[in-house]
Amino acid sequence: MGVELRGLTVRFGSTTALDAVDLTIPAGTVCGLLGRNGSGKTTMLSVLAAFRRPTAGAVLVDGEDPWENPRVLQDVCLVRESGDVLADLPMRENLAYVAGARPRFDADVAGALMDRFELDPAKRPDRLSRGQRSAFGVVVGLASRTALTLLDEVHLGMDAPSRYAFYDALLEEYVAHPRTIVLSSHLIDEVQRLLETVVILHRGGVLLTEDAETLRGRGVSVTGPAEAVEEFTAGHQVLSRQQLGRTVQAMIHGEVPPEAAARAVASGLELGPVDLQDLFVHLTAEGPR
Ligand SMILES: Nc1ncnc2c1ncn2[C@@H]1O[C@H](COP(=O)(O)OP(=O)(O)OP(=O)(O)O)[C@@H](O)[C@H]1O
Repeated sequence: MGVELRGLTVRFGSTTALDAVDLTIPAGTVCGLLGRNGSGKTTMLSVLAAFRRPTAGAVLVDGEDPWENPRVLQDVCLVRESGDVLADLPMRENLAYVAGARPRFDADVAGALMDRFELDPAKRPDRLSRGQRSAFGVVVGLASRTALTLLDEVHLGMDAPSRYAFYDALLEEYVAHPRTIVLSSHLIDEVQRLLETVVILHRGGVLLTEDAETLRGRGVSVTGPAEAVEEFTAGHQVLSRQQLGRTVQAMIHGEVPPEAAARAVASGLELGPVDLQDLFVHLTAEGPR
């Protein structure tokens, strides 16, 4: 299921959370929805899942308005960090409920993920730790196998090993059963390897939408002896710089002509793609709202 937003506006009283947003998310992609606090990510995902009606504009999921649309909504799953499950029912019953609502739900996948995250199906979500509740949200989101899966900061409470298990599970599931997955996250360093397309929201608008490879091509990382790196980066906009002993790694914004890149490599410097997090900080840096 692809997504198309045309002039999407959502207001909360005097606050405009989304301001005339036009956006296309193609079907069958893992899309990273990035943005600073309050940029409108949760609002956008809530509208896509028909949890909320827009103030103005059009939302099309698989070509149709999702609002009160059973055909579309049975194949759309939004999981938020809060879990979106029945907190006072054992997880086993929660999964049975989800299975009844989601035609593509896969009980074997759910069972395997429950084991992977060491979740006891007899336990109720309101008796779990924060990270375990997040992990259960991941189980519901991935095992539902919906054509549009919206994961809103779902991994925020999970510890590092659980988050990496989540990333692996997401990729395995996506490869086995391609679908459209929109993942909102502040952990850009960690999730960047999963993303095929990136949407950056900023102050209620789309700052950019690009495929991840093109975005990484908007800058270069250069690593090597301090003096050589300083010489190479002179005249470029440096996004970040880290030094370990005499070795420096710097991220620069902008393209490097092929001849300059070849000279740098010949002189012993290592060039690579820019770090998405540094680029994000640079593109959205205007101070707090
Ligand atoms: N129910 C609400 N009532 C009033 N204002 C709201 C409501 N929900 C969101 N907002 C406002 O809308 C804007 C966008 O909020 P939203 O939750 O979509 O941002 P976000 O990008 O998900 O942020 P974060 O990264 O902090 O979770 C913010 O200014 C927020 O204060």
